[in-house]
Amino acid sequence: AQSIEDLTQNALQELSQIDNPDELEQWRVRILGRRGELTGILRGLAQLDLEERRQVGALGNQAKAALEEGLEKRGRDISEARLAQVADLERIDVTLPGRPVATGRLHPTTQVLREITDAFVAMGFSIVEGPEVEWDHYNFEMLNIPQGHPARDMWNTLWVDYPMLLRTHTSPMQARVMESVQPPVRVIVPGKCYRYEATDATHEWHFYQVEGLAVDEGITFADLKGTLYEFARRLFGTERKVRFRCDYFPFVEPGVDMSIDCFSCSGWIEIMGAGMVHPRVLAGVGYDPEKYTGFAFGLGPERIAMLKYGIDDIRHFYSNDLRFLRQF
Ligand SMILES: CNC(=O)COc1cccc(Nc2cc(Cl)ccn2)c1
Repeated sequence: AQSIEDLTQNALQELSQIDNPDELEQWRVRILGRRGELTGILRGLAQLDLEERRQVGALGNQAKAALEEGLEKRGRDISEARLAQVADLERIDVTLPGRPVATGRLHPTTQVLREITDAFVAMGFSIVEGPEVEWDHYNFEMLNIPQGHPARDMWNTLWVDYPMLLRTHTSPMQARVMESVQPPVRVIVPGKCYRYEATDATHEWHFYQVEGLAVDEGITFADLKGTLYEFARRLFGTERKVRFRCDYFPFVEPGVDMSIDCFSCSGWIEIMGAGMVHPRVLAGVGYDPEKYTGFAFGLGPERIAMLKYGIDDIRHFYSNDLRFLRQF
């Protein structure tokens, strides 16, 4: 009887020290298991006489019940403690704001290119694209810039392998269009261009250009002004005013540049160049300059974006800095 008492006290004492399910299971096997200490004592009952067996048997059952109850309670305490601990660690605060979903975005150049081309598509122009690697023939000669002409100095050219080059503007594609279709022509050519220039805040060696061309019978300078005025208002707001001033490009005559009134200051901001297609260019593509006239224009989308968004350095566009790109 004493040994049952001692065993029970010791076992309950040990139980109160156990704080994890594995030790608890080891305790259960050692005390209450088929070969456990208590089970061993109760098996020894057979040697006792009737009276003693009844006494010790009752004691044994009480001890077994107490130990099993202790085991049950300890098990509950351990799992509650563990749950409380986990709950603290893995608690989800449902009132927290959701995580923002990272969305992709179009490059600022692409956004402006789309705005520009949309404006002209709405006015009846079609979009065509052409090769970035070009021949001197289309990039210069077809545009009234013959070999050795000083006008070539307006473009620092990147030669792939003379007379093959990286186009310095998108005009060669305009020439390609004209030599392949008869008027009326109304096309917009967006695309990448290249110049052999030191890069600085306003010059990149690779950049985009958008050029337009309209050739038909009876096109006048008024059509040029009206079309570009409408374009400026679509892009920079209907309250915009425009100003045309004389400018020289070898492929047009007369040539102009167009400025808009500054929205935040009292000055004029040049946004593009244009002019009436030079008769030599028309003749060069097989059009009759006596029958057909046309206007053409060109602009730089990065420059437009810089004006529109107040960007101070063109090199931001292609330096792949997400701090810049994420703003668009
Ligand atoms: C960034 N570009 C500018 O400042 C000015 O670009 C311009 C100006 C005037 C005309 C053209 N293009 C053109 C094309 C042909 Cl095929 C015939 C005549 N002209 C581009």
